[in-house]
Amino acid sequence: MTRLATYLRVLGMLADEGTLIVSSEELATASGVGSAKLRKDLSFLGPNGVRGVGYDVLRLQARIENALGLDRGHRVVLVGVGNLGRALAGYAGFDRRGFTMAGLFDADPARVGTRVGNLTIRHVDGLEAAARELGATIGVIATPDAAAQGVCDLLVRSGVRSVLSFASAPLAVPDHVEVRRVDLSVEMQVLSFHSARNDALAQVAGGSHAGLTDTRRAASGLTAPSANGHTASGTPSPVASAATRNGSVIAP
Ligand SMILES: NC(=O)c1ccc[n+]([C@@H]2O[C@H](COP(=O)([O-])OP(=O)(O)OC[C@H]3O[C@@H](n4cnc5c(N)ncnc54)[C@H](O)[C@@H]3O)[C@@H](O)[C@H]2O)c1
Repeated sequence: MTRLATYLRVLGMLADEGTLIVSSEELATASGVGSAKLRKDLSFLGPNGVRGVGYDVLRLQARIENALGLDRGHRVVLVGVGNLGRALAGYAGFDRRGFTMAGLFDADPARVGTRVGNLTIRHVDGLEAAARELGATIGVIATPDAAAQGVCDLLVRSGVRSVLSFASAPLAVPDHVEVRRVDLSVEMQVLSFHSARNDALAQVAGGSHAGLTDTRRAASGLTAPSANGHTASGTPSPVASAATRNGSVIAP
């Protein structure tokens, strides 16, 4: 699913540029995966491309949106409109990808009644009723840890079945509710690990610059990784993992 979301992002950029047809190699390279894996992923969506021609950008975009349930559109309520919440609430990109920011909630009387974009922040006391009324399908939690479980309970009681939390505290939810936690520090730790590993590999390779060049090329998405993750010389390739290149930001 994460890879499908990545393909969708790339297809969106291609569509914006007016590209009508894309080859599996081009799409795979721009998405940071091997073309065989991309073709296999897309084969699960049914027949898509035309051999020797490529994929119709708009049609594939619609197929993936349908598979990810994005064609139905989602209404999002966000709770905790502080530093992070305000940035998320003001981001126009969600709308373009089918997520409408429908309601903002906070507990701080100084914030309640103020506006972010075209939405007025409401008091969290009204969250349960308002989320139901707004037809919210996704709840985003950007409160301090201590408040996260209480906010999550309110969202669940309002009928929200998908919760995205930026708080680091684990959340208890009923089985029918899906929770994803985002932790950017985990991503930075993964980057740190790969950076240390690539330095070590460069040293093993005798301090040659080849490894660094490969790393930069891989990071820029210009080269798909080899099938076995090794360089032509047989040493492990100093490229980031697929999860890193694909921009996973989900905490375990
Ligand atoms: N996961 C990440 O990568 C990441 C990155 C940055 C911040 N965070 C986390 O995101 C959260 C928000 O960070 P921030 O810097 O925006 O904090 P902040 O203090 O600026 O904002 C928190 C907001 O939550 C509100 N709030 C507190 N209790 C509430 C409640 N019960 N109901 C509704 N609103 C309530 C506060 O009034 C405030 O407006 C924190 O938990 C922080 O640790 C996570």
